[in-house]
Amino acid sequence: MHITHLRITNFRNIADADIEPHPRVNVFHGANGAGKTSVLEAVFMVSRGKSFRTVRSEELIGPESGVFRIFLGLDRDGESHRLGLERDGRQWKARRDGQDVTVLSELSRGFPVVLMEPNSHELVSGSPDARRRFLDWGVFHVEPEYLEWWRRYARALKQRNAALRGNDERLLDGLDELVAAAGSALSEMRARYVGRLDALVGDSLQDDRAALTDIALSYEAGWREDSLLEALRRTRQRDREQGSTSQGPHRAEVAILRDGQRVRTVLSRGEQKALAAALLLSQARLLAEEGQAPVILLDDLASEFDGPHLENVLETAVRYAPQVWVTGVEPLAVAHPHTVFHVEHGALRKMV
Ligand SMILES: Nc1ncnc2c1ncn2[C@@H]1O[C@H](COP(=O)(O)OP(=O)(O)OP(=O)(O)O)[C@@H](O)[C@H]1O
Repeated sequence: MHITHLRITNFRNIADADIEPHPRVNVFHGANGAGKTSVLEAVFMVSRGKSFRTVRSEELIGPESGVFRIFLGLDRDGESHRLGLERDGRQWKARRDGQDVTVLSELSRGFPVVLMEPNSHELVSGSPDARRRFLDWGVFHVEPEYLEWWRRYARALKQRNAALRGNDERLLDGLDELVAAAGSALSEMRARYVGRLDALVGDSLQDDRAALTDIALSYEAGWREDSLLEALRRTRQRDREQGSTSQGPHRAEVAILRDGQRVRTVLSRGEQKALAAALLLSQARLLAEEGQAPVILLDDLASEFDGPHLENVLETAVRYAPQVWVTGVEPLAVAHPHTVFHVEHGALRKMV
């Protein structure tokens, strides 16, 4: 799958850009503040339904009017598809092949995008929440039933949290069973996925730094007992005092281990970046193995990695993604068929 056409209207500092990207590699270069990241952000928005830079969507709207529009043409196995996303005042509108889409996850299915950007190291150093989001997104794309289980779990958890404020034990008995059934199903799929990522991560790292050898990933489900149901029953009284559920996949962690020790906060910033890159590239490879190879977006790669590491990330990305988009202040030398775009004050100009 690759993007054949991108049109951006009134998004950040991009008034109107209309490009036909190269099917393999696209290089965007230009001064700081030119709008390079905004191009990647626009593509990411259509795939994920949200920005990676802000949760305030009004920040995304350019100065021209109260609306931004992003249109993408896609080629999937020789078939053309059209995806569109716009924000008009407080309203989102999404369309796929001319049909309105009400749930943004419908845009994502079939259009996975993996992004690496200067804050990606937070995937390693940040809170477990960041790793759960990374995990959920990956499992969503490889397990067709995952989203439905995830929704069931979120609904049951909300109901249990509300019921903890009352005294209806029988209601809580029933909700414990619902939370446990959905939570266990989620966990199984997540654990399977982490097992597959673990097998790939060393290969994606290709890094000889001592701190990065023999890195292993392990899924910690978010409870200690044999079953989630047991854990929920055991902690009901404490949960009642705290007013929320303390056990379950919403408390899960993807532990990053070396010799059985947790390393995420021990690694240097550079090592965290390399490991985050390996996690993201492993995720791309896993998707490719499932016949859903993603588009990979690499923002400001040259400022993140030195020569050999930069080349390693780029080469691995090109291996697993049919199409790669990369930005930088200087045009990056790429040994694969590619197009270079110069970005200046929000305008995109094709160079070669
Ligand atoms: N809603 C908006 N309307 C107009 N301009 C905006 C809006 N939001 C951001 N900008 C401006 O758009 C410009 C593009 O920023 P962007 O981060 O895309 O640039 P960049 O080329 O990636 O820069 P850098 O190399 O510094 O990362 C910035 O000057 C920013 O101030």
